[in-house]
Amino acid sequence: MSGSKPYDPATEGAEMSFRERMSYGDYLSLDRILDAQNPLSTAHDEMLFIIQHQTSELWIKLAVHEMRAAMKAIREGRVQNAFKMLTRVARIFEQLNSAWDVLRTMTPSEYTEFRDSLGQSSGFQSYQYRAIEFLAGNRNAAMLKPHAHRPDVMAKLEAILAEPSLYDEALLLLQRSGIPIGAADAERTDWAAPRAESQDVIEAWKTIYQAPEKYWALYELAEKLVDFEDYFRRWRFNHVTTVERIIGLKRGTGGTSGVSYLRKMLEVELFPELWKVRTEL
Ligand code: HEM
Ligand SMILES: N[C@@H](CC(=O)c1ccccc1NC=O)C(=O)O
Repeated sequence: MSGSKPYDPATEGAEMSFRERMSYGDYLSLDRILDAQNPLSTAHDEMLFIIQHQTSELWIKLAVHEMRAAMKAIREGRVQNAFKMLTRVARIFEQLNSAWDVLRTMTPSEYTEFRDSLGQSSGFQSYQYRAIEFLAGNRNAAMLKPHAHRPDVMAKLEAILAEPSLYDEALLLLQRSGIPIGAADAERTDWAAPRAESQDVIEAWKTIYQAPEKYWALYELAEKLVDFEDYFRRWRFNHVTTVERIIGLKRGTGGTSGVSYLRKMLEVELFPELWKVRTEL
């Protein structure tokens, strides 16, 4: 091809005129998305930092969408549909986990160049991250406080807390399927309060894990939940390791102790009885 005229895809019909047609950029609102990177310093790596967070927030938006749909599907008895969505949520977290490799290329010296520009802002104030935690079942109303200045965000997070979580939906399905989960969970109405770990629920999962062929769909649901939490834990671990690598034991811009706060969060369990039951099998 060297020396020949460059190929013109219009000759095979590629549309080239978008004055009166919806284009790729129109459909995807690309001008708005690509105009939303506003570094506050002249540091080269601030663009990486901004794009890393923005892309994470976009993936988290999809995860929230899929989790809500999965919860609805479980509620409506379409558990196979829920599997598909929960698999997708786990894959999204796999994607977010790989993304840390890009951020890890930033050294402490490079981050220090623009860290002061971040003020008191922090991922601690990510309302979509909180939505994921609340939806999954980690109900801690203290995490609402940084959003008090945003009534719209507060209303969305409070609405999530007012409804059963993904784990609650799974437990209610067990109960409906004839596997008792105990009165505390079966008769629960205050969805915003953290639920207490329960031996009855461990027994319920044990029934399922001891006879997978009999309870195949519930067995598959249990494993989808464990998968989700497995990937979620890996995200937390990647975060704390990247943070230590970049800022050591410095206090966080959000005001927490930083790495030691994040280490404490590694202990939070979303679906505690699903982990406990393994010891008893
Ligand atoms: C240079 C990279 C990063 C550093 C140094 C860092 C540091 C921190 C620190 C110190 C905290 C504790 C809260 C505080 O006091 O600020 C935190 C929380 C958090 N960060 Fe990051 N972070 C980084 C990247 C990211 C990325 C890429 C995300 C993805 C969206 C993220 C999301 C979060 C979330 C959701 C929390 C709250 C965690 C919780 O409360 O359990 N961070 N981060
Ligand atoms: N908490 C971080 C700052 C930080 O990472 C951050 C700041 C603004 C927007 C997103 C952030 N990412 C995660 O916490 C720090 O203490 O350096």
